[in-house]
Amino acid sequence: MDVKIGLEVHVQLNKLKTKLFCSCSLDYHKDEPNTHVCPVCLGLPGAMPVLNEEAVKAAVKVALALNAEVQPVTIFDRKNYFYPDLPKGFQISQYDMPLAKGGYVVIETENGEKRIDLKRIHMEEDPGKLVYKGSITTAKYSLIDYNRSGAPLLEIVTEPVISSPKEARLFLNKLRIILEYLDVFDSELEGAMRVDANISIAGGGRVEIKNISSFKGVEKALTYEITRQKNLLKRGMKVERETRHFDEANNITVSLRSKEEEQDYRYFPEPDLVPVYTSEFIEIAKAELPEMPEEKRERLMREYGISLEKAKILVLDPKMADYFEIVAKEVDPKVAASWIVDVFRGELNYRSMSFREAFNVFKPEEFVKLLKLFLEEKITEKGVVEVIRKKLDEGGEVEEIIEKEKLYAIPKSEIVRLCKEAIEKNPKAVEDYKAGKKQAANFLVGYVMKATRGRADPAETAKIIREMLEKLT
Ligand SMILES: Nc1ncnc2c1ncn2[C@@H]1O[C@H](COP(=O)(O)OP(=O)(O)OP(=O)(O)O)[C@@H](O)[C@H]1O
Ligand SMILES: [Mg+2]
Ligand SMILES: [Mg+2]
Repeated sequence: MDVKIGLEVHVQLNKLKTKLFCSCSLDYHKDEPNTHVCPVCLGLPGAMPVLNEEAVKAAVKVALALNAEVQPVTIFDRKNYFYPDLPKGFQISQYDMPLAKGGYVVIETENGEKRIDLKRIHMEEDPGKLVYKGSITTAKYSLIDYNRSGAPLLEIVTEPVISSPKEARLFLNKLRIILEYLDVFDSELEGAMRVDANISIAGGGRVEIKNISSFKGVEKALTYEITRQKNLLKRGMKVERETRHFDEANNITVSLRSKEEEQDYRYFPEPDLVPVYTSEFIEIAKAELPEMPEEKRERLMREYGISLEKAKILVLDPKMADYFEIVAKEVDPKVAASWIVDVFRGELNYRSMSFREAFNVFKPEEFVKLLKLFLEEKITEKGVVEVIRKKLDEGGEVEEIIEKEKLYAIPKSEIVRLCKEAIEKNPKAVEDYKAGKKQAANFLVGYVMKATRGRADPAETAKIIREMLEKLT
């Protein structure tokens, strides 16, 4: 059955200093509720909004990075509705003259690349936050925190071209990466991205699941909806257009209200703000636009000769790519890429650490030192992994850890000597080998490993042993 999904993604431009229409600080996440408020963001009568131009600049950057057409003139409208998180009784948003139209994001699905088209991108103010003791459906009352009220939001609206919950998640992941590249957004802050997910099946009514705060949540809510709607259709019932809520704890969606129609909002232009002419903002934003993931991917491959596969992973996180570039300037880039992508990334992940933190806990300069020791064969592959783990868990300097944990590789001459010793002391194993029992060589490798307490490179040792044995036969 034909599944259509369209997302409305609310992105908080949370790296800005102040709110969208007043000078209250956006740095409220660690503070008490209702401490970052003023007459403007509390919607007191007579208070006048003043547009934060930094927010426009950031919004234009996002629009450009998403390949959208920034409109020459954009205006703010009042979207009227009553809800306790909105003390003015209207939200300053945009309606028929949004900041940007069109645009797209390319995602990578199992069946290759897919382009997710965007409808529009507009600016609006965030409402306050309702806090429920327990859950939205069972709480006896709700609390309101207006610290968030008036925070600059972007609403990025896709066309209904997403065809599965998984695709929705891939889209959101890609969008998050792009936003982080632009440095206007920190995805780790509470409420950074909230999604309304719209879904219809086989031409049925559009169901909108409001305000989902995690990507996993979006995927789960949509999966649940597909099952629910298909069951209705099977029973010959109609799917009504409505707004639903995703209950994270129980992984189900529940009906909130029948969907309001556009006319219910009585949109009209905000009389307290003037139209915004965007040409200057576009110029500034273009000059400040950083290298985006696809460009970076191409450049890393060109400049460092690394594979597409590695480059694709490196650009998933601009901090990881930065880390790589510092290391790759000092050691063989291919070696750097494979250690950073295949090992270091996994070890960080396992400890829920990001590359941003890696810059503090395991400086790229130290990583260079470690890889140089590896390339000089002073430490084995196993030793490198050991150093990474110790350093992430307990800290310390690379060389200190190697000394302390006795991770210095045994010199080749020493291994050769021990291999000879293994052969001399184990005539039985040698006989077995000569008689065709090739696995007897493993016993001799084991001898060397034991003698070096595991510090010899097993593959290298096995090679030497086999060569020696072949000469004897
Ligand atoms: N038949 C459909 N099935 C699934 N999604 C749809 C369908 N038609 C439209 N959509 C999606 O629904 C979303 C509509 O968002 P939009 O912001 O334009 O309007 P809205 O939801 O009515 O308004 P509001 O911002 O007040 O929630 C878009 O992402 C669009 O792609
Ligand atoms: Mg919308
Ligand atoms: Mg909507």
